[in-house]
This record gives sequence, C-alpha cells and structure tokens, in this order.
Amino acid sequence: MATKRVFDVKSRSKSAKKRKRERPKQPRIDYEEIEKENKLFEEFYTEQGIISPSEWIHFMSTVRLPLPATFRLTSNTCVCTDLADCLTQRYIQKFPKLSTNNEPINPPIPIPWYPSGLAWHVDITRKEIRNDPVLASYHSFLMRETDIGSISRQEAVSMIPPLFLDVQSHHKVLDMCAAPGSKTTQIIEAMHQSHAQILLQLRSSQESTATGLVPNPLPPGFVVANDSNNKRSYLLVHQAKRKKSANVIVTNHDGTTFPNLYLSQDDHRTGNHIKYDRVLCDVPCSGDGTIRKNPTVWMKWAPHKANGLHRLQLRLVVRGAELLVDGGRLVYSTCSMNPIENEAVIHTLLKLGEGSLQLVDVSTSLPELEKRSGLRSWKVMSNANVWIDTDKTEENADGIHSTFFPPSSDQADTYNLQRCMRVYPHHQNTGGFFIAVIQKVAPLPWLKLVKNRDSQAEISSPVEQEQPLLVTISDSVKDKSKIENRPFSVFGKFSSSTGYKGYKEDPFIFMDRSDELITELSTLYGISESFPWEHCFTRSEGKAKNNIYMTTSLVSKILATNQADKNVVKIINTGLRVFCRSDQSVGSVCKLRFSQDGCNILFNYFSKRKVTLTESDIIKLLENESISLSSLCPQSLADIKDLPIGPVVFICNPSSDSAKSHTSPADNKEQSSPDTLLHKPYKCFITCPLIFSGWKANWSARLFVTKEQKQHYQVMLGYELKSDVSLEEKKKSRFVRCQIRDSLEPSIPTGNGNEGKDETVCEENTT
Ligand SMILES: C[S@@+](CC[C@H](N)C(=O)[O-])C[C@H]1O[C@@H](n2cnc3c(N)ncnc32)[C@H](O)[C@@H]1O
Repeated sequence: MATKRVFDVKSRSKSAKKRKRERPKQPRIDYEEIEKENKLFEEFYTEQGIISPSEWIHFMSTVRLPLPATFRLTSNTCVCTDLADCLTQRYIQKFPKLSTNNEPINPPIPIPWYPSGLAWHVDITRKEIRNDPVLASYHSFLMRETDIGSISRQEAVSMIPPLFLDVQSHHKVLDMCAAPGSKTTQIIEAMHQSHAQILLQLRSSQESTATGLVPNPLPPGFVVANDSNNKRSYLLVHQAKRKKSANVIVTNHDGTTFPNLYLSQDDHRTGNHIKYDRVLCDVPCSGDGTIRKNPTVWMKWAPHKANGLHRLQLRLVVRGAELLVDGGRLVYSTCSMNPIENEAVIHTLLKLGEGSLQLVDVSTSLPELEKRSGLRSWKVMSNANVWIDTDKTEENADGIHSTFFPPSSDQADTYNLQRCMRVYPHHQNTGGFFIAVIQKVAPLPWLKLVKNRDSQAEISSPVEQEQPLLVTISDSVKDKSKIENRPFSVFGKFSSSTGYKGYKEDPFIFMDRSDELITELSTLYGISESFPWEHCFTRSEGKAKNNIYMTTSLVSKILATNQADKNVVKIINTGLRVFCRSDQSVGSVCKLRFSQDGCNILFNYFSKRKVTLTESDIIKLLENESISLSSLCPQSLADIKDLPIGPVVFICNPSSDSAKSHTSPADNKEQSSPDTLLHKPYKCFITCPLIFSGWKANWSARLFVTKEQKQHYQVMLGYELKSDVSLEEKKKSRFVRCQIRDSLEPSIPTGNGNEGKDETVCEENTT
C-alpha cells in the first residue's frame, strides 16, 4: 500500500514536471524596460482629486521610483531589543560614509511611526552591498536573521493594519485572507508580546506573594489564519512555524463563506459558534498601491480591475463582520488607492449594518504616520473607461453596481468615511495603502439568532426582510430556495463542492493521559503534573509517535469539535512541535527528544536533565558539531557526566556570565573566548537566558540547532563569525585589485559600451 502511494506521488510529480517543461515559456519582463506611463491611471486619479494639484508632480515622480526595502524585527521575545542593539552597534554604526564609487551611503533608519523602533527602512543598492566588505557582513546578518525568523522583510505600509487591530493576549483573531502571512506574523507577535507583559507583571506579584504557581507560558487567545488558495495556505504554515507559536490555526476556505467554528459539541448543537474579537480583512485587490514594487501595474492598470473585485471584497468584509463579536474590531485594508475597492466597500458595509458597525476615529494613533482622511465622495468609471454619472446609481451593463457609488452629500455625515485612512507613496517614501477600522456596536440587522436551533431558522435573510440593496449585490440571494438553511453568509450558501478537493491532511490525534509514553517522558524529564498533555497531539494514526505537538486549551477544543467534519472545516495545520524522534537514539534513555522550537515552553515544566552551561561552554558547542565532555568547565562537567545518554536542555545565562567576567561591555574589545581562538570584538547583546535542545552522549555533547541559529547566537554573544571574516577578506582583496587595476588603466573610453560598468569588471575579475 505504502509502495503504491510513493509510486503514485512520484508519477504525479513526474507528469507535472513534464507538463511544466512543455508549457510555452512566458517571455520574462525586464522591469527596467517597462515604460512608467499610463494615461488612464493619471486621468482616473486626477479626476478623483485624491491628490492635491500642488502634490501631483511629487506623487507621480515618486510612483515611478523603485520602492526602498523595509524590514521588521520580530517582537514577541526579549530577543528583539537585543537584536536591535546588535544591529545598531555591531553593523549600522560601522557603516562606511562613502561607497567604493565615492557615493554617499545611506545607513538604514528606523521607520518613525513603527512602535519601539522595530521596523527599518533601507536605502542601499545591491551594488553597494556587493562591493563593500562591512556591508557584505551586514547583508549576511539580515539574510541569516530572516532565515531563522527574527527579521521579516515586509513593506512599510503593509505593517499598518495589524497595529490598528490592537491584538491582546486573550483575543480570538481571524485573519481572513492571510497568505503569504506577513500580517499574520505581526498578529501572532502582538498576541505573544501582550502575554509576555502579563507574565512579567504576574511574576513580580508572585515574587512578592510567593505562591509558587507556574503561569501558563502560552497566551489564552488564538489566531485563525485563512486563505482560499490551497498552495498559499501552506505559506501560512511556514510563517506560523517561524514564529514558534502554539496559538495559530491555518485554514483553507473561501473567506466569503468562512465556516462557523465551535468550541464544544453543545455549542455546535445550539448554534453558538465562535465570534472573533478581532477580524482582519486584508482583501485581494487591484494593487495599484504596489506600483513601485511591481511596475507591471503600469502596463495593466485599468478601472475594470478594481470594478471586478469590489463584490468579492464586499462579500469578504460582510462575512468578517458577521463573525465579529459585538464590541469587536474589524480592520479592512487594501494595497489599492481606488475608492471602488475602498470607501465604496466600507460605505456599503456600513449601510447594510444600519448603525451596528461604525468607523473608529484613529486619527491620533500612530501620530508620526503621515496619512490622509478617507473620501466622502468619489467618481465611478465603467469597465469601458467611461465616467458614470453619480446620480445613476442603478446597475449598469458595464460592470457597474449600485454599491460603487458614494453616499449623497446629506448622508455622508452618517457614515464618517473621512475616518478611513489613505497612505500615499510620496509622503513617506512608501507604497500606497487604505485602512478602515470598524467597531461592531450591536448585532447585525440581518442576523437574528433564534434560541431554538431545531427550528432551522438561524438567520433571517435580508431578502426575507426585503432589503433591495442586498438583492443587487448578490445573485445567490435572489434565489429564495438557496437562502433557506443558508448557514453562514448573507451572500451565498456554503458550498462543499468547491475548494475542498485534495484535502489530505493527517488527523490531529490528542494524547491520552493513560498513554505509556506520557508516563515514560514524565518520569524521565521530571515533567510537572501541570503540563497540559491534554493539549498535545500527534498526526500519525496507529503508528509510533514521531512528533508531539502542543497547543492551547481553546485551539484543542476547536480541533476536537470541528475536525470530525472535514467537508466543512478544512484545518491545514496547527500546534508547536515540542518532542521529535531523535536520530541518535542508540543507547538513549528515550527515543523522543525536545525540539528546539518547543524548548522555551517545555523548559517551564521540567525538573530533570537540565544542565547549566557557561558562556565559554556554549560558544564551543555553537562553533562545533559536537564537543568532548572533558572540554566543558568543571561545574558543567560535574552536572552532565553522570546523566545517562539522551536528550538534555542546556541553559546559559550569558548576561550574568558577562557581568562576572567583564568589567564593562565597552571593555570587551578584542577579547578571545578563553578556550577557543574565536575573537570577541563586541559586547554580549543577549539579556535573557538561552535555552537549547541538546544531547549527551557517552563522551560528547551537541546542540540541535541549525547552522544559521548557531551563527545567530555567536553574533549575539559578541563573537566574530569565521564566515564573515573570510567574506570581508574576499571583498577587501577584490576591492584592492579593482583599485590597482583602476590606477593602471585610466578610464579611457573604449567605445565598447562598457564605460562606467566598473562593477561588472570587478565581478568578472573575481570569478
Ligand atoms: C492581499 S493578499 C493578503 C496578504 C496578506 N494579508 C499578508 O499580509 O501577507 C490577498 C489574499 O487573499 C486571498 N484570497 C483571494 N480570494 C479569497 C477568498 N475568497 N477568501 C479568502 N482568501 C482569498 C489570496 O489568495 C491572497 O493570498
């Protein structure tokens, strides 16, 4: 059976590869060749009057420039402030003033409106990075940190919506169109950060009262990250894993009909489904705000793109509002500047809400973010590029819907559309963006919950209430038969026939407290009684347990209640891997070891097989694949030598070690670690204890961390990286060779068209 499956998979992938080979190749678009002109774009936005005439030239010249890179330091651990220190003191302060071509170099600067200086704006060209040795090691720092998840590359404007979502530790959050997941990661970080603050307060109050209770290291809330695109939903899995969070559920649904999830069978029976405290609708859009990053927008921009997306956007935000708890907050955002995708959608939503949904005035939040108010009125252009009279608000053959049009001037005050926010590229050298923050102040008028669910009349449809506006929005609601038993949305019946093909996820099988494995692990590692085994699961049915994943109380309840019906709820992934099978199990006390991802959580519940190491021990382990036990310092050796072969958790508190061994960080210059030849030219940037998954063999010890993670810790501990040194030497010698060549060969035009292309010559010389 297994052989056949492998065969099937292979043959499928072979034929897919063959099809790919045979597919005619699309000619590659050279971005630099694209003409940054589009008359219709200019006419459309001039006519809308969204940019004042005095700013128009600045706006147009900015959208023709490439977008500078921006990144964010991950903010859910104490590591982020340490990393920010390391970035500034180890790299940015050492930036050269001039490039090899005597051009001034702009060092990265913090984005002024992003909290705690954790987001950065980079204005360095690839050429500068390639040519300068210091910049080269800065570049490899960025690449490495991105790889291990401490840094996320993200457009500056795309960082805004999660900030307005104001996520707290206990919130239930739905990210409706989440892939590839940059905003989801911000939401996860915000949830963990809020929890970390609560834990800090709790710990200090416990210290004073000495209750001895271990607070739950995991936030009580959760994030459902959804995307309708199956492949893209796996990008979300990847992002969630990078954040090492046990609080995320990745689902793969059409957001317009996102299914109701339940926390218990009782809730399921009574129809009491989960309502979210926060909903993010970062909807698919025409994307003209990304024109600087994606210049193909210049070639394709036309009003029909936005017109064609309006209804989908509306349906998504309506479903988002349905799933929002009363008092909850919804953020709607697009990377489009077009009012049809923005204010027109919000206006219709508010109109449908009949006062139950209100725009929140957030004008004083993020004061350093330069933003403009939302439009109270706008113009509509048909798919045939013809301006449509605003008075003709009826449906029109040219792709126009009544919901495209602005409110009349006497109604405009009711909706406060000026509370929406528009961010334009020329104000802070960014992309364009639209954000609306909405509060649900009362139940939606079209959702009338009937207490007795047996009546099968959960929702009274807008058609039954004869709301003509809705009839114009949705074709499906015109068919009354489809509305009966319609479980989820005002705009359509949940369809199990679309989007559910190919759902082949393994089940989530929860651990049973009577499982022998639990007893074995608990005895071996001294796992406390309070460890929540009931929130742990495996994904291998009937086979040996190779991995154990941990999640939270609420996420476990959601899995237990909703995964049974795979046709309705398509959960792709969840949980944090805490134990995994060891490939070095010969002679080991246990076949399962701690996974590095789960170490920080497990650590709170363990009493055995914890070994404290000094900074010099740790640096040896980071430098080498494995080290001899005899090279450990005497105290560490005494702690580890009698342990039976198997997994260990290594703990190191380098900040206290540094305090003991160094008089002040500034004095750390050019030290070497006592037992290695590694240079330590920088201070130690780490301020919180390090926890590693490790292994104790007969005569040796090792860590289970990747090469990139090892390099990260070496850098953070203040040591020189061998790879950086060789990279810098390589760059320096290339730089010198170029200078010698330049001094020997005065730049006489050769007429071969290569004048001024020094960089290419240098590159060729080195290869
Ligand atoms: C603008 S992107 C989202 C970007 C994402 N929020 C981020 O920050 O990385 C829009 C996403 O919506 C997804 N999408 C399109 N139609 C959808 C639908 N009906 N339901 C849910 N997701 C949808 C697309 O696959 C795409 O990944």
